[in-house]
Amino acid sequence: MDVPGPVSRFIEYLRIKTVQPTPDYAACREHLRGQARELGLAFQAHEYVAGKPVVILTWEGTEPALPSIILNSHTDVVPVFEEFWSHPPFEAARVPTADGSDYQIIARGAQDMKIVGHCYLEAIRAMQQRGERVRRTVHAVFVPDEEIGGHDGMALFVGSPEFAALNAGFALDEGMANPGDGLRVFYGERAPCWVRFVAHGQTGHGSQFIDDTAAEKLVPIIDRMMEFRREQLAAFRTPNADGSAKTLGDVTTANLTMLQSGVQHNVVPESASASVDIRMTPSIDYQAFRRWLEDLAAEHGAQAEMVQFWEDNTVTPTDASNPFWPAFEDAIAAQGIAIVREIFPAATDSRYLRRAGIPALGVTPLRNTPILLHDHNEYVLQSDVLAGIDFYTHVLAAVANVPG
Ligand SMILES: CSCC[C@H](NC(C)=O)C(=O)O
Ligand SMILES: [Zn+2]
Ligand SMILES: [Zn+2]
Repeated sequence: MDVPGPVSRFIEYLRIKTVQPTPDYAACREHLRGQARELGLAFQAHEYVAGKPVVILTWEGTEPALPSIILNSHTDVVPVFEEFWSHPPFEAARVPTADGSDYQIIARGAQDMKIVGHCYLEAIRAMQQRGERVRRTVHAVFVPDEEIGGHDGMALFVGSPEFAALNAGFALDEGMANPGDGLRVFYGERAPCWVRFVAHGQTGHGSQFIDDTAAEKLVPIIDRMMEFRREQLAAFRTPNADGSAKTLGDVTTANLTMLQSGVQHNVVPESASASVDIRMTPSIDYQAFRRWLEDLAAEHGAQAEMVQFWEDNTVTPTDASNPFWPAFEDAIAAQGIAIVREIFPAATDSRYLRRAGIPALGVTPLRNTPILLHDHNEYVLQSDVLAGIDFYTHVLAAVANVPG
């Protein structure tokens, strides 16, 4: 059977090896340039760090003075453990499902998040083919390096004159697949607090009772962090007042991810450190939490170094105070899809947009789908690609037609 055009273009995009730590951004930029040419969209590529292009494809609206719609996606993908894949992760194999009714498209980036960026462009294509226009100008923005924090990508782009020139009013970005039936819509995200507790102490022979060692200072800090983790886990397992289950976004998680110390088995180490990946739920006071960590360290004669600390807890309103929300919500409801509103558990580039004052929603139109981002054998169904294109035509017709 012939491969439908939108699917073969998706496969083409997936085959570009934009894999960290050495993404082929040049090939990706050229692929997008080709798409812009086919669709008659204006094309821009800006490098805020050499070799890391931010690419913008612009579909002008009938009322271009209105604040625009940003359709954001990142072009990079995370590394693979190729030996665990059933098919080469950058071949984007199209494999019939067991019952023969569909195809799996198996590739790194299939879910995270090339399907989203691709569907944006195909939705514009489908609308153009039907002769449709929208009021607001739509910018499909393709950014580098989201997977490593966005510091050389979205972080710099939002502060640039080119971003200001987009006159952005509302943005869509990535979400996550849902194994259940609803569409997960992320209106905020937890803030990363990557803290490294460092302790220094007396050294000496490992056979002695040495006073004031680095380990003695660090261990009670780790104990307290583990206790905090248990408290938050208990909160996570406690249903909300309305009986609904909590999601990760509702609590603060803490995981001990690195421990470093020691030079030799019989030498008491001079220093010891523990790195904790903490994700703060937006409802807590971030600065008070930071002080608590610093006080905890000081109480035990150690220091708390903030490797990353995101200080902004802006969430996007999901009520009529945000004029794009009712349009978005109605467009989803009209497709017979239920919305599940959530705080994203990890960090995406949406945090830069929200901090810059742009309301942003994180959506990946994959329902009844296993969550395979960053996993082996990441795939999407061909039917999900086609449905995703249709989904964005409805969403665009709504949000890009919100009157001024
Ligand atoms: C703080 S930069 C790291 C960004 C990364 N984002 C995702 C989506 O995995 C994370 O949350 O760990
Ligand atoms: Zn992603
Ligand atoms: Zn990712």
